[in-house]
Amino acid sequence: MNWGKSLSEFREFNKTFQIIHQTKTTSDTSRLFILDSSFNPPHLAHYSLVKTSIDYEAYKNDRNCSTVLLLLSISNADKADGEPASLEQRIDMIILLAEHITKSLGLPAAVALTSCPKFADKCKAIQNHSRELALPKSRLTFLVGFDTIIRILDQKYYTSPMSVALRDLFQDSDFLVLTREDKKYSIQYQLSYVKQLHAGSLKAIPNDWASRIYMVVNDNLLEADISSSAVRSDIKNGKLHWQEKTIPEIATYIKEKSPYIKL
Ligand SMILES: Nc1ncnc2c1ncn2[C@@H]1O[C@H](COP(=O)(O)OP(=O)(O)OP(=O)(O)O)[C@@H](O)[C@H]1O
Ligand SMILES: NC(=O)c1ccc[n+]([C@@H]2O[C@H](COP(=O)(O)O)[C@@H](O)[C@H]2O)c1
Repeated sequence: MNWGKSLSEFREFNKTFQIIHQTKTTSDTSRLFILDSSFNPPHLAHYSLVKTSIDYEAYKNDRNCSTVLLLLSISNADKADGEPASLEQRIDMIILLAEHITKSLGLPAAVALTSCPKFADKCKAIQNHSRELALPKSRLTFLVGFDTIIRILDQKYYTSPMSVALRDLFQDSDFLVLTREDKKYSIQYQLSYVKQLHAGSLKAIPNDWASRIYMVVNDNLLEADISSSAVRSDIKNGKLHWQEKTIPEIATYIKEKSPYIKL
């Protein structure tokens, strides 16, 4: 499908959120699992965030009424987005991930665009479109890696105090956080950060926010170490093992369309 027209309309009308694909429609969602990313490309750790969340104890009662939302963020809070693949190709790949999620995990999956870089605004934008997602009774769960939760909870992104800037976000949603290999933060640091969070020792973060942040350690070292930039770099450098870092449908797409050029 040619996504150029949808993307130019999205930009021209200054939209903040738009659903562009649903694997199957649903009339009753009690929990929406949201994975926000630039999906450049989607990879196994993205899939793992979804799988971890639906198996997670706190969400078990919602298992049969959950929907996954794959949210393509077309602007980023930290970086300009000049790198391939094109947004059109990324949408193709996200749809392959959505179909894979529905096939393997049985949940409906929707794909949407957002122009909001920050999670507080993404949350509002989604709620404003709750009818299209059959959301009236649902709660929102954002699926993020450790590097993302730590930035959501960083005052530098906000002009008002965090207690104000993030109040609605934490009132309406919770967070499933997966550890990841990170040059800056050791797994030990990630665990101790969340421990301090739950003990109430991080001053700027109220206890009821902390109680909405669930952390899962990813024991799968291959997944914990994956990033989209590493996949792109492996492809450019001719390292074949990039194929093990994404789902087979996306590996086939990348081989056929060469969005990252050297194969
Ligand atoms: N290996 C991973 N383990 C846990 N979470 C991850 C992993 N890779 C990505 N995520 C999380 O998935 C979400 C979307 O990730 P994003 O696509 O920005 O990450 P990325 O793979 O690091 O991309 P890039 O390398 O292009 O910066 C973020 O919340 C990020 O923390
Ligand atoms: N304070 C925030 O809400 C905040 C901070 C940093 C990144 N983000 C967002 O997190 C997502 C992932 O960002 P990266 O691709 O930089 O890991 C993007 O949508 C980005 O805009 C949000």
